[in-house]
Amino acid sequence: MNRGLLIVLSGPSGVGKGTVCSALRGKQPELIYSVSATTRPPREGERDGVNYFFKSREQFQDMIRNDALLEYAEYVGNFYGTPRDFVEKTLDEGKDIILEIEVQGALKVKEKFPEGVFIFLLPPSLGELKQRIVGRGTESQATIEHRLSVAVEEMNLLYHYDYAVVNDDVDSACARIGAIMTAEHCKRERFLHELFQELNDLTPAQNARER
Ligand SMILES: Nc1ncnc2c1ncn2[C@@H]1O[C@H](COP(=O)(O)OP(=O)(O)OP(=O)(O)O)[C@@H](O)[C@H]1O
Ligand SMILES: Nc1nc2c(ncn2[C@@H]2O[C@H](COP(=O)(O)O)[C@@H](O)[C@H]2O)c(=O)[nH]1
Repeated sequence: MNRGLLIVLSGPSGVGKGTVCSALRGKQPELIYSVSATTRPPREGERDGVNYFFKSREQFQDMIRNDALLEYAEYVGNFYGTPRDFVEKTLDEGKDIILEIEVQGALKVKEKFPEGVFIFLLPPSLGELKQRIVGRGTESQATIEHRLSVAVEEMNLLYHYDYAVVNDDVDSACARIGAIMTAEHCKRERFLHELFQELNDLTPAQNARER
């Protein structure tokens, strides 16, 4: 059995990671979502264990001490982290898992899982990015400004990623991510590795005879 794909979807605040991720899961119900832990208080409608595991700072520090997080980062005054065991277990079961996380955390995942698929979601423009954060209406003016300034720094790290996908339209962005996943699955087909191994094992003389 092939190991599942570890897909990391990252990008600046408000670009639409959450929106695209949930649309993608709607189209690909077999895709597993990694629920993060955070010290951020829940927004209206958010549920513990569904959107996030909501933790106190002490509980989050315990998770760090117990090495329970694959990565974590402090982002605009709160901590966010990816529970490690769930990711490992899902990959071992041969299932694909998607992490929707900010850029510092994504780079830490890349150190541990260079074979992951790292996708950076881009806004069609900076003006549209601002519109989206403001339009969501979940943050104070100060937090919006902070998130926007971090967004510009985050976009400078785009070159660490395998793919850039523009979120101009949610369905189009999902289709592009779906195409990336299909291509990555094709590259990792076990039989291809076995075939390459067999070809490598043939000596030049054997190669000549086979021809
Ligand atoms: N393609 C799109 N066109 C127009 N609006 C969009 C598009 N994608 C997302 N949005 C809107 O932009 C806002 C921000 O989206 P979302 O919350 O998914 O962003 P995010 O990247 O997950 O943000 P954060 O990192 O802050 O959690 C939402 O109001 C969402 O409805
Ligand atoms: N490094 C990590 N970043 C994460 C994780 N889970 C979510 N996030 C990112 O944090 C910001 C803010 O999220 P919000 O829900 O407060 O708007 C956003 O970029 C998320 O993608 C995580 O486990 N690790």
